[in-house]
Amino acid sequence: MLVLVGYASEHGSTRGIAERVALVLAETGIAAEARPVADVGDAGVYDAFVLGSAVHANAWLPDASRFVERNRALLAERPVWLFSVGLARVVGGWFEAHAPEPREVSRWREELLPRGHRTFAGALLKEHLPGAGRLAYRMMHGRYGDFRNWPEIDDWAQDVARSLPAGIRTTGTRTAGARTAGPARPADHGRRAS
Ligand SMILES: Cc1cc2nc3c(=O)[nH]c(=O)nc-3n(C[C@H](O)[C@H](O)[C@H](O)COP(=O)(O)O)c2cc1C
Repeated sequence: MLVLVGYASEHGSTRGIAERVALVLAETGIAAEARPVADVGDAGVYDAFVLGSAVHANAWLPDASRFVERNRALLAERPVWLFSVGLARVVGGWFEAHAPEPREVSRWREELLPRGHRTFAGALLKEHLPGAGRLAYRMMHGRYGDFRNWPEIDDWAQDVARSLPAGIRTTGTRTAGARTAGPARPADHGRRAS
């Protein structure tokens, strides 16, 4: 029994969250594997899915959207959780109010009936944005830094672990520990909010 924590990440912050979720699942005795969705061949080998993506222009990255669309029939039959990683919560104001959820997530909520969807605050460095993007971000009073909230991520992962059907749990951590490479606790990934 195996859980995929699949992700699409352009600059690494979503990858860090996925690895942390997989680590928390492993700590509770669940075999979990954090992998870029673009590297997943046969999704049918997984019994449950935690899928996440960085948000760009209020949408999931194409790799992640493609994975969901390609495996839609399978995902509709198995337990699925979704997470999005963006900065709307950090920017706040108009931006947060008008971009509450990536577009496709709203659709998948109805089609796949995921057990949950959580938006986590991510990370952004100035060099990640093109010139025009920096200007727009400054006008929104956006801040640069790493805003990932590890206790919130851990709590959510523990909720997922508790909600997984009993058959997906392994006994002990034998398989899970070997499969999962994730950030150790406490993980702050070295960058500070600015
Ligand atoms: C070009 C670009 C566009 C972005 N657009 C959005 C957006 O529409 N909404 C949002 O909440 N965050 C947006 N962000 C912030 C990213 O989602 C955030 O930095 C995230 O942590 C990036 O994940 P990654 O490090 O895994 O690539 C954008 C970032 C970039 C670089």
